[in-house]
Amino acid sequence: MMEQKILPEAPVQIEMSNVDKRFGNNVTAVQGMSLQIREGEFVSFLGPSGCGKSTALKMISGLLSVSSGAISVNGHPAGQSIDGSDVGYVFQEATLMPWATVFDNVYLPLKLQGLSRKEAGPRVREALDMVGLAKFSASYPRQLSGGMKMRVSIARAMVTKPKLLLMDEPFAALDEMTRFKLNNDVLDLWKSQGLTVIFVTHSVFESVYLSSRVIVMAARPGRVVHDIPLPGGYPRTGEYRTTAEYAETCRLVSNALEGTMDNVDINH
Ligand SMILES: Nc1ncnc2c1ncn2[C@@H]1O[C@H](COP(=O)(O)OP(=O)(O)OP(=O)(O)O)[C@@H](O)[C@H]1O
Repeated sequence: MMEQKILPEAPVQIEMSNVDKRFGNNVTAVQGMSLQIREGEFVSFLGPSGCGKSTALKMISGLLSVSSGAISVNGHPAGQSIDGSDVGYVFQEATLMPWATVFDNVYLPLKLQGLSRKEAGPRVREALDMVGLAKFSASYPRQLSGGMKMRVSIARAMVTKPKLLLMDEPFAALDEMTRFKLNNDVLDLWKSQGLTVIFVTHSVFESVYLSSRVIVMAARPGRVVHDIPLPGGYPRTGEYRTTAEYAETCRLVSNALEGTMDNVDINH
């Protein structure tokens, strides 16, 4: 298998400059976040509940506006690309339409772009193929397992062929074996589609398995406290989970994360 390397000189795809997000209830969800992410990176946002991971991801996608500072994505201010199709977003829940087939759920973003079912057909089938669900096109969400629903959600995010895939704790609700399998599938997608991925997670183990770089965040106010490039090369398979390098990297990242919890009160 080919090794995937992220070249340090790859172009910057996402630039966050001194970004703050304040909500009306006097919560500073994100403070002073500055970050550059290059094409082809696999970056995890890791941190305790409430440290602003999801808020940061939503601002990068354009779902939320910044209170101050600036974010540029693929050369445009966040959320202002020409048709929005260059960013794919996967939520924690699969958020499928229960009354629609797998095909129609994946077709939705193309429908919103004005493509007919017939025109969209080959792209929907290609996206379902990518996640191994080609045979389930006519099924309904209620007929699928949790892992399969999440695959449909990933296919829906990939159907517009985005350059950037944003994933907000997508596998938190799944059992461990399913999560491991989907972790490998996401790595395969990342490599085969030449994606940049930002992956929000609570899990040190998941972030170290997947990422080329981990951004550790702390709460109150939400902010970046560590930016850790990871040593492990790719491809990573299940065996990587048993290596000394993986254990050592998990320890390093875990220590960085623990350092953010010093001031956490127990009311949280
Ligand atoms: N729409 C909102 N209105 C008001 N406060 C919000 C809103 N969204 C988030 N917050 C607050 O902003 C802070 C950061 O929230 P965010 O969801 O980004 O954290 P997180 O790190 O993703 O947490 P979790 O891991 O629990 O999802 C929290 O204190 C949260 O309560």
